[in-house]
Amino acid sequence: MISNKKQVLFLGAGRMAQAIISGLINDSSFHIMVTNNGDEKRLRYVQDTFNVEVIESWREEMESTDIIVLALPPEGHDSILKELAEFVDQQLIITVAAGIGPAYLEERLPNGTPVAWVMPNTAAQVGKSTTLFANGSYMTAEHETWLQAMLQQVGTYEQVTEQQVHHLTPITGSAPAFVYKMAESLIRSAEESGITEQQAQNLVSSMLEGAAAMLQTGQKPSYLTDQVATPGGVTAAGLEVLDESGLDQMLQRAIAACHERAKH
Ligand SMILES: NC(=O)C1=CN([C@@H]2O[C@H](COP(=O)(O)OP(=O)(O)OC[C@H]3O[C@@H](n4cnc5c(N)ncnc54)[C@H](O)[C@@H]3O)[C@@H](O)[C@H]2O)C=CC1
Ligand SMILES: O=C(O)[C@@H]1CCC=N1
Repeated sequence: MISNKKQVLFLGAGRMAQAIISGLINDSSFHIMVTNNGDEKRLRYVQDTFNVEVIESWREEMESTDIIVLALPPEGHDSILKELAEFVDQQLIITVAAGIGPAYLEERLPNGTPVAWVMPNTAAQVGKSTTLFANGSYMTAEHETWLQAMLQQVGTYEQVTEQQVHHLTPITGSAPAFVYKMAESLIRSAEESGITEQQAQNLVSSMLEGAAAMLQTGQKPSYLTDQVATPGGVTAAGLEVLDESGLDQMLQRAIAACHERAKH
């Protein structure tokens, strides 16, 4: 029986592949296949967790594949694209790798291959990724429809330019880790009050949710900061320490370090 489902093949079965698959399985118009470079234990885990098809050799599946998602490290792209170039025949090639834009893909694939660069974050796991994407030159309206149907399953998404995905990767892709670092410190401090680790984590995540909701009203962060800091009050004392310690400069340096690492 011929299936009308779009056949999506993931090359790479790690954290990002799993985060995307966890959303994608909710759309029955996709059939999901997964493989990697030999980590069978992980493939079995993905198969058992998400009930997707694990395949041994992607080359044999190419003919029936509509969409390929490269969810492997940026360093692995060069060699995999070399191989893919021999087999690819109008499949939509998507990468989620930092620093690997449409220009990089198009340079290494046959002329006319539809490609897209997608930059999600791990909140895809809970359908809350803030995903940016940039299309290559050969995407048709149909490819656009497939891509957006996929992205819809993992959160919100926005099309930007290739250059903007480069620039914004540390902000939407990496910065969740910066926030988790801050959360870790706040949770540790909260636990010193005698509450449990779970209570502390609940308090901190609820506080972050409230702060995010305030930002979403459109009020400026500097205004919101002022609203919290009663003149001469306790928050002001804490903010002075953060300013003296150079929090702003530290974050800008962290972002610059991400950009540097993303260069290939
Ligand atoms: N973890 C994150 O928050 C985000 C990751 N990304 C991108 O996702 C990609 C994967 O990152 P993670 O999932 O975090 O890494 P990971 O280490 O968890 O997973 C990498 C996967 O790629 C597989 N792999 C490596 N070389 C391969 C090859 N030649 N052929 C097939 N499979 C191969 C590994 O076996 C593993 O399954 C990276 O390019 C990263 O830039 C993008 C946005 C966010
Ligand atoms: O750390 C990384 O390289 C990936 C890209 C953005 C988030 N995680």
